[in-house]
Amino acid sequence: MAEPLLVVESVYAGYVTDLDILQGINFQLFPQELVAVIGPNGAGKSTLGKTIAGLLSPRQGKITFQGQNITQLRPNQIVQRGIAYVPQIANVFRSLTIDENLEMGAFLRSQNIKKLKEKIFTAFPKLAERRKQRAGTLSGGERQMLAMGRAMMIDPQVMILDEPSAALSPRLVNDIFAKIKEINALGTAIILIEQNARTALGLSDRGYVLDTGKDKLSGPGQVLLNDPQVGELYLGGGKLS
Ligand SMILES: Nc1ncnc2c1ncn2[C@@H]1O[C@H](COP(=O)(O)OP(=O)(O)OP(=O)(O)O)[C@@H](O)[C@H]1O
Repeated sequence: MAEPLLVVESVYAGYVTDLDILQGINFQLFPQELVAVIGPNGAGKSTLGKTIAGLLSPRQGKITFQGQNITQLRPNQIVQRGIAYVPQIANVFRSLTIDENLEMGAFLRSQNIKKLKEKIFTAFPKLAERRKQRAGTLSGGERQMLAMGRAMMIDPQVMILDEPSAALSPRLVNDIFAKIKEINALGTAIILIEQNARTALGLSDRGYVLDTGKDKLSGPGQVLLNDPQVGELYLGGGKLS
């Protein structure tokens, strides 16, 4: 089996002194994998994403990317290494056009901007049609696509998507998930943080179920879907599918 791209080992992290939200969490991501992170409200899913992205500093434990210790790197250094984080809210510059938003995403690159932009417009034709339109005028689904497109401007090895389906209509949720699959198929490894547990596990290679800041369960998406323990954590018993 290939070496993991990203390894989170026994990480503790939190927002306020003496309160650990992540409590010794372990997580691995292999090259080109699509991994879902699911779990009840407040389990620490977003906190895991933010900690990998460097927005929170681990108090204990280690994070390794491509064999190098990135535990104490700043967010900009982590982006530079090739890990892009797409937050759940406020993930685009509303007063800038689509074109400008994409160019801001490429601030760490001086070349290939045009090529990357074309690649993103091929993936998201709706954005291409409206490239001169301000992001604030886009629908929720379009804004989510723009946020993903902007993250793609650094040509990342890993994309962390924090609840991309939040607040979208069911039809748009399907569109977003289809795009996530496409981006993953082009070679980007993806960490998909989701409330929408069934769908996320259904399209992922593997999944992690978080509970009170720990990796309670992990395994292939389909195996977790059929695991009665997973159903128990969410639905008070029974299978997820
Ligand atoms: N900026 C913050 N400051 C203080 N506490 C926070 C902050 N952000 C999150 N928390 C707390 O950390 C805990 C975990 O939150 P987190 O957002 O990681 O959970 P989650 O699993 O993503 O939940 P949800 O599915 O509801 O988004 C919660 O108790 C939350 O109140």
